[in-house]
Amino acid sequence: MAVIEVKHPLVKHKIGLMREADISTKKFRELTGEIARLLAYEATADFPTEKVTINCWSGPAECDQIAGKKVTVVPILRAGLGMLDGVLDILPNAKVSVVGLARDHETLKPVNYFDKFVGSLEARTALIIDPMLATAGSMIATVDLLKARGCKDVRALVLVAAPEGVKALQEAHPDVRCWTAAIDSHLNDVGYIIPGLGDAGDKIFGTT
Ligand SMILES: O=P(O)(O)OC[C@H]1O[C@H](OP(=O)(O)OP(=O)(O)O)[C@H](O)[C@@H]1O
Ligand SMILES: O=c1cc[nH]c(=O)[nH]1
Ligand SMILES: [Mg+2]
Repeated sequence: MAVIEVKHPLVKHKIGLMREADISTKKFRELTGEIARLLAYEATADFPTEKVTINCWSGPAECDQIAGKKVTVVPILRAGLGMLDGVLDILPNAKVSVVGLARDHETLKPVNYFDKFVGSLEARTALIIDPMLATAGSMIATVDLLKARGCKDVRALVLVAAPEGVKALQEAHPDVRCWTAAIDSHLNDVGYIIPGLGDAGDKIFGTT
């Protein structure tokens, strides 16, 4: 299954709180960060470890350490920035690549206005972050950019996914795994997820 709905009670509780219509910018941001952290925890569960000897207070001890995994976190501007601090909390050595995409309100197609990638993408796991997977146009375009630069291990974290976006991402990139806090009902006729969160970028940045 390329899109994995995380069923952990903490994730379910927090995504429910985010749906409150009158939620403040502060609360929306806080919950975005908290869920991002939990999704990153799930998405890194298969990272390989190796035994290393640590000089412990009681003498040498065999400990598990992440084995040479290089990561780039890839926020999709703007809304993906809201998840960045949460992910970096648990992956503090990750490098950050940035992709700027905005959906054209008429066509719903993503327009690329910025990108800046770190080096050695062929050796890195990419963790794309964006709160919303609606049509999946923005996510598919970002995966295309990463793969074109040699990235072979691409993963994604989103807060809410629409079934239409799940299907489109699976068809375009069946090798990409995407962790989501919820798979919602459908897209409305202007491409918003129902019930969804509304406009995640506006809620994180306080714009209207
Ligand atoms: O799956 P899609 O149909 O591509 O839609 C999802 C995209 O739309 C939103 O960004 P938006 O274009 O509103 O930009 P913003 O983050 O600057 O608000 C959201 O953050 C995703 O990037
Ligand atoms: O529901 C949606 C769809 C796209 N972008 C959002 O911010 N929300
Ligand atoms: Mg927006």
